[in-house]
Amino acid sequence: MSAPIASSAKTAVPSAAAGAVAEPAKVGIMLLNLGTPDGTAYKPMWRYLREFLSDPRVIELNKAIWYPILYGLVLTTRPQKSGANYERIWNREKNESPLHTFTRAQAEKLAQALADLPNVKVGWAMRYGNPSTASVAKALVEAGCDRILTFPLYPQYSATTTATANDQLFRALMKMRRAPAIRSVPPYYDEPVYIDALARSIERHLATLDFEPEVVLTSYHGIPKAYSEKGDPYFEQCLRTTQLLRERLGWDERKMFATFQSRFGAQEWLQPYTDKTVEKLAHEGVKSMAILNPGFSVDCIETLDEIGREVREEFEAAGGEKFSHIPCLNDSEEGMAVIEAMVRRELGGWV
Ligand SMILES: C=CC1=C(C)c2cc3[nH]c(cc4nc(cc5[nH]c(cc1n2)c(C)c5CCC(=O)O)C(CCC(=O)O)=C4C)c(C)c3C=C
Ligand SMILES: [Fe+2]
Ligand SMILES: [Fe+2]
Repeated sequence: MSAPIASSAKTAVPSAAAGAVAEPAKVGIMLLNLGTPDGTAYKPMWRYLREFLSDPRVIELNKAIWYPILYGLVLTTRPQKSGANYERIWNREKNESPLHTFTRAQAEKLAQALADLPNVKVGWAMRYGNPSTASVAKALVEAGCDRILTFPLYPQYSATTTATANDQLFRALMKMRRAPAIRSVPPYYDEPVYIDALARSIERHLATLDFEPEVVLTSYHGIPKAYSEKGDPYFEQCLRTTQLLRERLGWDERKMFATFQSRFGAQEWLQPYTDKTVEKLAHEGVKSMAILNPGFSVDCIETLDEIGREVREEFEAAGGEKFSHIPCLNDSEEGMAVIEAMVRRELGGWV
């Protein structure tokens, strides 16, 4: 795997050996995404799911209760089932998941876009799996970065995603004698540049279809309802994104509304559920629909397979006829405009 760091400066950067930095100090940018398995076979799937589902930010149950379920039930069955799903969307050319491919592409394009800023280096890392957050933080520090701007790639804040990404970086810094200064890009669920990028990507996609969808759903990854009730602002931020997007497009609440997908476990998750809503709409006579996933910065198993295949099949089985999945912003021009705008704003005073 090539080093997940790109320099916006044209010159090679010597390492800061033994802390003696003769070069001007550098700023590192770390794009942080969720993570993904290294392969679709049982072992890499098991490793990935174990790391993910052992995170107390994700599963808040007491370990004495959760671990027997995790090791005895979840990790004995889910690796095969999820591995088969990943197999369907796997990037065979690069032998990696789409989330990996798109996150790297975002980092490479960001480095190019920041070519006017000397001494800025762009890295990309995963909360779970590879490239690990610790390895990329270390590489940036060794390349002379004494300041790091982290960018958790989640427009809407959740403790289960944004907070745990930053936790993982600070965990890595705990092992450094000379740790860099840290800033973190805040959630951007209501930023005009993001809403505008979503609107333009929808318009661009709809123009390619041979039908005008009666309904365009915004489907977000869910979280347990209890997390929301305890103060996680994710639900409200998702609803606000959808409201702003609807207003920007001039649509009403029947044409576009928010739903929540990817339930895990038995407890209640945020509602309305995407699958149940799609089925209900089809039963009510809706024949054509499109779904986008504004909460995912890149396409992944949850968007490509769960929405693009499972939910599509459910819609069709319930009587729907025309269905389209609108791609995530990914490394598109619109998507990169959002990332670049947020980064430039948050670098203020540092470059
Ligand atoms: C975009 C925001 C996300 C939130 C919020 C989130 C919460 C959350 N997720 C799980 C369990 C799983 N999620 C899985 C995949 C997955 N989740 C997100 C994003 C959010 N998760 C992404 C981008 C992905 C895809 C990764 C990829 O490689 O493509 C999975 C693994 C896949 C599977 O086995 O189904 C699990 C498990 C929980 C429990 C949770 C909140 C508590
Ligand atoms: Fe998830
Ligand atoms: Fe899923």
